[in-house]
Amino acid sequence: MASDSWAQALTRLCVCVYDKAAQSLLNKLIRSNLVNTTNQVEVLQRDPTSPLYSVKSFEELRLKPQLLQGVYAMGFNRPSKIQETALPMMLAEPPQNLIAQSQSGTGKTAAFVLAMLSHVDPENKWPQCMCVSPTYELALQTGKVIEQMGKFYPEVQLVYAIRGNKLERGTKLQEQIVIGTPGTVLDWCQKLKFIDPRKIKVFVLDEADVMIATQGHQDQSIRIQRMLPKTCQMLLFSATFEDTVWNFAKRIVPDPNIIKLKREEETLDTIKQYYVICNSKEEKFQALCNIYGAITIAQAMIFCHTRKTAGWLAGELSREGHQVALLSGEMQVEQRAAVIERFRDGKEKVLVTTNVCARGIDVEQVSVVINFDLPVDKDGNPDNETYLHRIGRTGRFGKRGLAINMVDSRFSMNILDRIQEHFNKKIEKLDTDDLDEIEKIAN
Ligand SMILES: Nc1ncnc2c1ncn2[C@@H]1O[C@H](COP(=O)(O)OP(=O)(O)OP(=O)(O)O)[C@@H](O)[C@H]1O
Repeated sequence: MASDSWAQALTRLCVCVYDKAAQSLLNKLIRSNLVNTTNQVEVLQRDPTSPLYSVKSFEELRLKPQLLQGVYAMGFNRPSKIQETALPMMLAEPPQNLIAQSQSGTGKTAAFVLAMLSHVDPENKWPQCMCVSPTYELALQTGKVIEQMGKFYPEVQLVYAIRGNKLERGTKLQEQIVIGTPGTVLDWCQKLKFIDPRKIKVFVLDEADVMIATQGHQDQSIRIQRMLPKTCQMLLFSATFEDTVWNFAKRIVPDPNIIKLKREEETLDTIKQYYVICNSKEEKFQALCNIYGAITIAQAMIFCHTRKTAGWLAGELSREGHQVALLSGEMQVEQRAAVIERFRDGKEKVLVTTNVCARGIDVEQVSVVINFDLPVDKDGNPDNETYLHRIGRTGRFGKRGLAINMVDSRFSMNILDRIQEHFNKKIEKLDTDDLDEIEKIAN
């Protein structure tokens, strides 16, 4: 029995770790722009008496012309919120250490890539900048950004320290930038000696929150950091900043400057919420058809509790002539990204998904969210946070959103009541047999 529950706990842990890295990768794959934010950055300087520099243009940074060209070729016109303060700190002389936290998509990767490329001396044919990422796939994504931004700077070369990249014993790397996962980077420095860690000038630890969720990565990262010279610039990035991440960050980055960008608050204020009473999933489907018959819905996201329901519903909707995209648990991250991309491009108008699949992804233009099943946690209690996250995405940046909840039992009615109570916001009843009533909600 004991070993059984231990195995179960381990499986849960693996799923959770995979989930974090997978979510992060998914966001990178589907993101083509900066995330819109109106929040201010919070800056804590190591030396509070020194003036705080922030830049409004890339020119002000006095970048090498090849790099400025690379930045513009990527379509960046001006630094993002986090880049405005992070870049001057990272490019300062003498180099400054930095811990930066901001949600995914706010320009962290682009910032540290620019810092690494700026600090490289292309004449020196040995590793000078090192970046560790939690997974092979995430390392590849960062590598791609380095390649894009360094497109006009071909003297600077990049090597991937990832499992599977086997080099001959005795190799001395000539590439100036190393990007990899902690285990392989550690081996390349310590056991195989492909890299001389004492020559590293910039050390980046990316996705610290994902990193510490993986067994062993924390220790390996600290061991790498211990081999670097005192003068090496240490930079750490994270999307979230709970205590565990903070404690780890302090061990990796001595005397840090700290930059934080608050997450955009999700709110239910601009969203009209309704519920519909049904008796079965077939009735819920009929109610959905009635809604579609009465109002024009540009794009909708429909959330189901299980993969099975999501698959069934997607099939029924397709038969009704809707163009449906289905996000399903068994899909690879790349497949999920492709589905989301098609939906974002408007190729499909309805996205049916389970909550697990959709966690953490942003599709901003959705105007209608339908909870085909209400979100509950594993103990059967209302999952308020998920509710807010699902619904909160519809009414962003001043747009008005519409949320419709399907109730099919006393149990789900109770969940709905508790959600209502939690947010202290009324969810109105909607009769989907009454076309006039449905039409009204669209106004
Ligand atoms: N200054 C900028 N102007 C315009 N676009 C930018 C700028 N900086 C970054 N981007 C783009 O915005 C998107 C998000 O940037 P980036 O990947 O650097 O963010 P991030 O905070 O590292 O997020 P993640 O951790 O999810 O990768 C990318 O498509 C990137 O090319």
